[in-house]
Amino acid sequence: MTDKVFNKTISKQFEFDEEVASVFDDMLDRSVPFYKEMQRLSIVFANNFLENGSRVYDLGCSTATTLIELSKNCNKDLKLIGIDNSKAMLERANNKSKAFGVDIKFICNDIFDVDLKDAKVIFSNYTLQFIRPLQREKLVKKIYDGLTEGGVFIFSEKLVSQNSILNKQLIDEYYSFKKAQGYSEFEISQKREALENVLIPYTEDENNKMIKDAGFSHCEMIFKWVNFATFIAIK
Ligand SMILES: Nc1ncnc2c1ncn2[C@@H]1O[C@H](C[S@+](CC[C@H]([NH3+])C(=O)[O-])CC(=O)[O-])[C@@H](O)[C@H]1O
Ligand SMILES: O=C(O)C(=O)Cc1ccccc1
Repeated sequence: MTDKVFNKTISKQFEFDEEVASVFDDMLDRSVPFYKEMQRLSIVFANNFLENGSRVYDLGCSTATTLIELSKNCNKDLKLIGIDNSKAMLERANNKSKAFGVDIKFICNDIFDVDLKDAKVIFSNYTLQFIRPLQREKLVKKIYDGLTEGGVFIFSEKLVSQNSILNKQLIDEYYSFKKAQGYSEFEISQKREALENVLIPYTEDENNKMIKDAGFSHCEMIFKWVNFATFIAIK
């Protein structure tokens, strides 16, 4: 279904509710530059670390696209766990995984309240940005603790630049991308307002510091387009 959520006047903050969930795959495809390529790379790099029996979590799995794609592109026997606190998202995730014949355990809860253990790979694409600073640092420590030695955390984030001139130019280029994807100026500005104080991006340096402070031995950026980036961190 086509995303028309911000085509009408909206006064509330952005939420992953029933309306957003019903158009979410289209929203992500048209709002996250190179979403499919970022996802393909996440899966390629995850595969380098996975073995038969490995446990994989996706934190903020939304409609389970990543775990379903991983399962289609991996011939190992994996334990897949998808976590999201939006019931509406997990309903779609359940239907999609059944339709694709992929066995995924879904947990509808806040990431903070779920036990993460013995994971070879933890994904969290475009989800940390919705977790309040300080809490975010605590969550990354929890992710580190949930990984096995040599396990990896693969995550994607919208970034902010320390340079205010360049930051404005990055945002302008992103809005040009959204326009080219068919979103109107009105939809773009409505969504920007709704995301204010909800999506809080870090700089590249802040992300690297957060990862290092949690104890990870190495962090590498594997993809970047303007202000959108994907990282892999090794425990
Ligand atoms: N505290 C939380 N606990 C659990 N879930 C949460 C929390 N906060 C937000 N979420 C969930 O995180 C997801 C973020 S979307 C991820 C896309 C996906 N990774 C993808 O690659 O397709 C990214 C985006 O919309 O920009 C939503 O489904 C929220 O319900
Ligand atoms: O659409 C935007 O303006 C974004 O910043 C990316 C995004 C994509 C999907 C949900 C929330 C934010």
